[in-house]
Amino acid sequence: MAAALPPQRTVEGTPRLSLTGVSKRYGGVRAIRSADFTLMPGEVHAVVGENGAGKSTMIKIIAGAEYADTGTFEMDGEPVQVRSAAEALNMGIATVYQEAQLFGQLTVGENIFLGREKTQGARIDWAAQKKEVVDLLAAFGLPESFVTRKVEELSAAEQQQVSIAKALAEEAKILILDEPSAILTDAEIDNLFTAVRRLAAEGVSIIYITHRLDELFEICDVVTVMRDGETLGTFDIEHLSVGALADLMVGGEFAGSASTRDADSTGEVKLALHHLGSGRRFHDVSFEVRGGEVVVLYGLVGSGVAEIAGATYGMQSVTSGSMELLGRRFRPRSASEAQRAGLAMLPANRKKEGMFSFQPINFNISVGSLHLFRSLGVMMNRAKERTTADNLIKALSIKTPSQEQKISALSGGNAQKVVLARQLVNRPEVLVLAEPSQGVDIGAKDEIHKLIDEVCDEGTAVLVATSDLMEALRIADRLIVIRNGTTFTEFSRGVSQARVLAAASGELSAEDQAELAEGTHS
Ligand SMILES: Nc1ncnc2c1ncn2[C@@H]1O[C@H](COP(=O)(O)OP(=O)(O)OP(=O)(O)O)[C@@H](O)[C@H]1O
Repeated sequence: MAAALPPQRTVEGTPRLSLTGVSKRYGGVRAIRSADFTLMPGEVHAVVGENGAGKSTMIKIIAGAEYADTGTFEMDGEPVQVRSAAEALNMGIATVYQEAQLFGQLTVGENIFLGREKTQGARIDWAAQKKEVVDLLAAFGLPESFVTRKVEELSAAEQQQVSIAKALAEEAKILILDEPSAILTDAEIDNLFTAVRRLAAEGVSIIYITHRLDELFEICDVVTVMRDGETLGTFDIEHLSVGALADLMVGGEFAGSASTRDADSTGEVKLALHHLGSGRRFHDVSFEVRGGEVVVLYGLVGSGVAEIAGATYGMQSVTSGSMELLGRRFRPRSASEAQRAGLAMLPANRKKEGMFSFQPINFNISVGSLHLFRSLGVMMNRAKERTTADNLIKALSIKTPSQEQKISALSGGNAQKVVLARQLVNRPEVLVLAEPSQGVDIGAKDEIHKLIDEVCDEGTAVLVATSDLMEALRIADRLIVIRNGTTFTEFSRGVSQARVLAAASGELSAEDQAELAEGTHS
């Protein structure tokens, strides 16, 4: 049943930005059709929609990275045309994409002032620059020493914070944040929100794209919902709830599912880590994953979670300890070596490690398990490949006109679902997933969680590294908290959010301390 629309928000005064009747085609695909969007000064404005709804396309048009086929564009009441990203920046429109657009070889300070260095006479005024950068970084809780650190040495989360600091230094009037929280954990999200609130109070308008619907209620004033390339409307956040917003996005009633799987802790051990270490990244990490269980590693950014998962699929070097896969010694030096030994994976950096961008979807799904499709010697069984691809496209609701579509033409979330689909073709013995639902919409996230339950029910041992606490709580049979590069504590299904968060930031609740002392910790 179609959800009734809540009242549209009303505007008073001149909008900072207004788009009317904007459309954009990519060949036969109508990415946006007749979209309207009004942004007021000093507001935090969310844009939400399912994967492929047209959010990125609209944002690229505003940021000058794409040119609209039709529509008008006004800034502060004046008609304008934005023909390039540089033009947008000159007009005060700054964009922080998910992948930081910084120069890795330069320091944080140099990146922030690149192209508009502060000078005193003919010289760069390093002291004045440094002071400004230190103040900006402090707003994110980052230390002064960052000013002289090379950007390539920072984590993805820290690089993103530097990108926002750079936008602040450029005195942006409009700041576009494209899924800023996707790579952040809760403590860093708090810092992000503080910075966003400060900017909004200074009159900067913020466009905030996210799939984490719950966070909108903390940080946004209004939300524009997109569906199938159209803007459904802009609503005051106070008239909505997460459920109502999800219904608006999907155009019906969204029913999330809770896990009904019984944890099976009696299966055989399929993956074991013994005192594993990797230089200063992590040390003394020991745990086992049995067939039929989902073990989740959760920790704040910098805790070592991503690196530990990376070591299991050969993307992170191991300097001490050992691993066993299916009872055999296991020390992969590359992802392909890990795969040959029987481990399927969804790596964290999917753009670099996971996709064959210029190949069609069906190739990207079948490439991991070509042997399944070889019916006669080296011949591919195309019919089987097509059926498998069709089934997975349906199961994961991948939005695409056909399975021949190149993966580079899909929206970010849909491309990610293709990479996941590849791992599920050949029910693996051990599956390692890094941030499995990052960037996908709420419906697809639910599908992905159900698929994890399913593969697990069939006896697969699943290891998940995630920074999304709700995801961790939803899927984990055992939840291992990683802190300062090592296992801090472990919880079983049903643990509260507060206990896990406290553990991740280095505290144990009185209840947990008592249980640990008695050796009954669960
Ligand atoms: N370069 C391109 N070539 C062909 N089609 C494209 C291209 N870029 C986007 N599209 C299509 O336009 C539609 C809208 O994509 P867009 O990336 O704007 O969605 P989105 O709402 O940002 O999705 P997500 O949440 O997955 O990032 C999708 O169907 C997508 O496949």
